[in-house]
Amino acid sequence: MVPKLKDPSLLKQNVCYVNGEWKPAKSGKTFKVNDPGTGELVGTSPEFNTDDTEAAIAAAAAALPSFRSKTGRERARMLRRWYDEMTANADDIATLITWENGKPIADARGEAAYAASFFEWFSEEAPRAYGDTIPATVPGNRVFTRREPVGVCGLITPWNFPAAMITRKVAPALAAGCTVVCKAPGETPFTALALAELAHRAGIPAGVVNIVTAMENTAEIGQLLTTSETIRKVSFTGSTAVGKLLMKQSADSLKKLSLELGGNAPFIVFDDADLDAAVAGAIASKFRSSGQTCVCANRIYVQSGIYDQFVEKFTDKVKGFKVGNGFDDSITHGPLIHDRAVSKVDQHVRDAEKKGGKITIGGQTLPDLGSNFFQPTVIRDMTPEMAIASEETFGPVAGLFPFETEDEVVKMANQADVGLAGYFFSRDLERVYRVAEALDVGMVGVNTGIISDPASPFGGVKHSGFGREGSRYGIEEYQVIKTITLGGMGKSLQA
Ligand SMILES: NC(=O)c1ccc[n+]([C@@H]2O[C@H](COP(=O)([O-])OP(=O)(O)OC[C@H]3O[C@@H](n4cnc5c(N)ncnc54)[C@H](O)[C@@H]3O)[C@@H](O)[C@H]2O)c1
Ligand SMILES: O=CCCC(=O)O
Repeated sequence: MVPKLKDPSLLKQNVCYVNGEWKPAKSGKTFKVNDPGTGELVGTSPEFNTDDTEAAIAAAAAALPSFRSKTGRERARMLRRWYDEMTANADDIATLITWENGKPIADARGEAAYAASFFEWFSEEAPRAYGDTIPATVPGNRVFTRREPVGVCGLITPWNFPAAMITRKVAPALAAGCTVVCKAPGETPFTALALAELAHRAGIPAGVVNIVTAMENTAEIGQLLTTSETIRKVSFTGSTAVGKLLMKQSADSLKKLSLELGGNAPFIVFDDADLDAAVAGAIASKFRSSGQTCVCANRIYVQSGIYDQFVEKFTDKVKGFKVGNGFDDSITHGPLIHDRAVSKVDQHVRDAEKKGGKITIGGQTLPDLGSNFFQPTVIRDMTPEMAIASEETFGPVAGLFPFETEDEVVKMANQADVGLAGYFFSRDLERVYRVAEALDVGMVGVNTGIISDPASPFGGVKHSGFGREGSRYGIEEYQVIKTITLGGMGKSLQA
């Protein structure tokens, strides 16, 4: 099935966006992008190599002096125009997201709005890059600071939010006055390239935003972005393993880094919770994008007094899901991104089953729908020895672990080497403070399963990385503080 775009010129095949122009790979090589729902070809995109990417870096470097010297207000207006373009073309952006990522079209519409919201948010932050006036210790000195753009940035993003993971990086970078080279994910390049077309229409100057694509050459482009002396900052969203590699590669050029890496979110339901709200929150957190978000609940801990009731209500909700092609309006959940994702999910389910977990619903692939589908699955009687207890599944499997006490569950929650999001449901105010403060994660959702908001700082601790995106802190990742000390000041006025 070939979905229709209202504006077909948003589908850019075989060209990347470099220095304000559409360019093929110099080698002429392309790679195929397939619809994860049907397996059919969506299109082909350029296989950029280091040579092609060097040209994008050079364009970003050439554009930097003039772009950084614009006022914050001027950059704000550009971001606002990009926001307006995205809003006007939101249906097409959503279509591209569903086509290449597979998520249900309603979710894709949600993502298009979420992605655009970062342009709106950072258009409002751009004019407010305040420095400080600092009372000096040295007599006669006057000290103040400026927030300056860090320089050319290399951005590397994943396929699970083909639009939002890009805008959450590009918007603060531009607001700060940086120029960027963004390596779009090989699985979902077309949404990224459509965003570039909208940047062009919004009048973002040539060279400020460059979008390159690659599949096979991904690692060599990563190596270039992290070792180039022209690039002063790298921001990456993806797995912890790749984040660590990029950090090692960045060491020699001492880059500023932001790493938004994997999660393994605990979701705790205490006996005193509003049970129906907790079930709804866990469903929303666990099954968003079929479990393929870094903040999805991965380990659901339920206190013993309400465990059986929770399992029953939770399983009942999952019974209401309908899995299928993302363009079918009646479905609630789409495919996984590729067959490797399906086999990881399958391994986690089989491992839990072998170690005594009981499947209350699902548990199997859905070959009749295609090779990338897995049934939304619930497993009860989970134990800490099972793989799901320590590894992110990144798929539609809810493992329900029973627990007895607050101390015990907080210890289990904090045992993970990662710490991105954590959630819990409770109506006891003292416990709310105690547990929120005790969880070793970057973000805590209390009595809610959804925490994503352009106004909220997004990021992790431990092996989930560092840096914060969105919020008033997001722009700081793309700024450096310059201190200016004026000597010989403060002489008194002559009479
Ligand atoms: N913390 C967050 O905000 C966040 C958001 C989304 C996904 N994630 C994490 O990402 C993972 C899922 O995505 P994935 O499996 O595709 O991750 P991944 O790390 O394999 O890939 C992510 C991106 O990095 C690129 N990449 C891979 N190897 C690279 C290399 N050597 N050099 C440069 N780029 C490289 C990929 O092409 C892709 O675009 C999960 O662990 C998930 O938790 C984290
Ligand atoms: O998967 C990572 C990002 C998810 C989000 O921003 O809510």
